[in-house]
Amino acid sequence: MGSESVKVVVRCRPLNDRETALGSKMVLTMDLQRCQCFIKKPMSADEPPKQFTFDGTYFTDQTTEQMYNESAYPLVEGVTEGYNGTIFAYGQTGSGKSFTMQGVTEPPTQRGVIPRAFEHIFESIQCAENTKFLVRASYLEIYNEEIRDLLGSDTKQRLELKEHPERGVYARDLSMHTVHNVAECETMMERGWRNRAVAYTLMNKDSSRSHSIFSIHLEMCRTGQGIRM
Ligand SMILES: Nc1ncnc2c1ncn2[C@@H]1O[C@H](COP(=O)(O)OP(=O)(O)OP(=O)(O)O)[C@@H](O)[C@H]1O
Repeated sequence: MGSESVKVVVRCRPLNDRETALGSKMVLTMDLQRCQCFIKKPMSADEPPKQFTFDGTYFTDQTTEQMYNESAYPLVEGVTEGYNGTIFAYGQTGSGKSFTMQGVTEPPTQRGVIPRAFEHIFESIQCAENTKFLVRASYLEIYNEEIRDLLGSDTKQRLELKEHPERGVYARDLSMHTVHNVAECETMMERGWRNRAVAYTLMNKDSSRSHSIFSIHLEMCRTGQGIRM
């Protein structure tokens, strides 16, 4: 990865059972070396495919593990060094955002970006010398333009969006939870996940129907030197 502050990678999922039953054809091919995607319009042999270039390309047989190691690892590593980082999954319903971010437990190569980030952060904490850490997690949902705290005591309560001159935009009264290990982080993620607004769509039977933001706040303090990041 180079030094640009925003990277865009694309992931293509396999056709699902519904699409296969409908006789849908894959219209996308990728050149993984060049990070290029080609979209071919069906039944128009003469028309050249449309071509798009990204910072990373992941086709149907590539795993979240590969994607994390190449594209997310450097960003999370930056967080352990004191920088801010965001991984934002964007795509239409059923395209695989939850599969990539939350992931599945089996096979282990498809564990999600969020649990991998937990592991990454706690491994860095274990390796660090003369440093104390405070790790806190928050999880909010934006649904119908309303913000709700997925880990709050009242998950139905609407939170207000505020702006602080130094901290920037934030959700007032969003609860922050201290976590000590990967298992506690996973419990938070699963607890919040269960509180999300979920509904069936024609494209995805487990559609989340909302945007959600899981944040990990990391504070570091050099013991003896008192430097805080
Ligand atoms: N790379 C992949 N390999 C195999 N299956 C996948 C992959 N990506 C997604 N899927 C499957 O496709 C279906 C839809 O994925 P997912 O629920 O992650 O979509 P989404 O983008 O989060 O949808 P929504 O916005 O509606 O919540 C799920 O059954 C998921 O297991």
